[in-house]
Amino acid sequence: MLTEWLDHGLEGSRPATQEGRIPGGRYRLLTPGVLELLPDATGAEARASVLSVGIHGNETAPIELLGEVLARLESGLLRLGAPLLVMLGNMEAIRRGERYVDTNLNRLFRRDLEETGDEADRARALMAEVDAFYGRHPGLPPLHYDLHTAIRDSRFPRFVVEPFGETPTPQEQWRWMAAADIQAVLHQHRHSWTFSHYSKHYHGAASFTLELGRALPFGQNDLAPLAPMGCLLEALVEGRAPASGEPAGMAFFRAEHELMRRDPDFRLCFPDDTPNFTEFPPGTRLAEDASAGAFDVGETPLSVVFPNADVEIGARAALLVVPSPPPA
Ligand SMILES: O=C(O)CCC(=O)N[C@@H](CCC(=O)O)C(=O)O
Ligand SMILES: [Zn+2]
Repeated sequence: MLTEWLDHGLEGSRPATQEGRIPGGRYRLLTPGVLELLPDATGAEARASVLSVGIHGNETAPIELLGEVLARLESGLLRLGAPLLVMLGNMEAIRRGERYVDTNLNRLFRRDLEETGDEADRARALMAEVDAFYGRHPGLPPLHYDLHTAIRDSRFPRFVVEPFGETPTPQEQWRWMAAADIQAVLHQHRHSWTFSHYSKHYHGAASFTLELGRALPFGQNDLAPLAPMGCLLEALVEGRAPASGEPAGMAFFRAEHELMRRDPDFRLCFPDDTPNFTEFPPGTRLAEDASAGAFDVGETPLSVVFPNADVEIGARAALLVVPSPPPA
């Protein structure tokens, strides 16, 4: 049934059964593409975990990875030991194999959202489900992993974005990420209104955007490098302590500047296939924008992450980052 839920979500059809039993607990379909799993008993290390995939429709590896974890649960190889909210993000974009339909869903997660349209409606529905889920499980630490893949190659193929926020990230998260073979951590320097930011900002959740390799169509993903991440997800499902690794093995960065596209006449001054975390020396011209002018690297070298000249006007065209010390 759980894996059928994924198929139904992707097909846009409603499954015949909306709730039922799974090993260690039960499931119920809350709204299209959103499933709650409720354990009979919570494990000693249980978190109230939100696992979201497909916020961008062309990012398929996380959908396949989560599908495998749910299949292992359903077949009895895993036993549910923690409440989980499993969410398919932009279902129409997933069906089309596109990043988004009208606008980037992952910029719409704010309670004062005024935008209209399908993506804004989906953001409101997902926010409401997250609010209700954390409200139903107040005794457990809230956690949210929003799983993505990146458009470009990366010097660090698997990395996480730590959203900006008041709540410090629990140290254990760095140990879990290291064991899950995450290679780099990027700390955001300001509010970003992404889905992971939503759970941290409004609920104090331990929350990340996880970039798990490069975006490819369904069936073309190599899930082998994601096996350690699969183990972390399985520990969350079972409510037990995930494996612990050495955070010093990861590279830490903080965002220094967001390069925004202000004008239709905008270009990035480096090749399209430049990998994430490529560093540019002082004086390098990075962008030219007919309204905002040129952007040159100042005295400190800057590395570029998520470069995309093709974003909507007013949207982020790249994050510019610098190395930072590991969190104390
Ligand atoms: O590879 C890219 O250019 C985009 C990959 C992606 O979708 N990244 C997320 C990051 C969200 C965050 O900053 O936490 C996004 O742009 O929404
Ligand atoms: Zn994405």
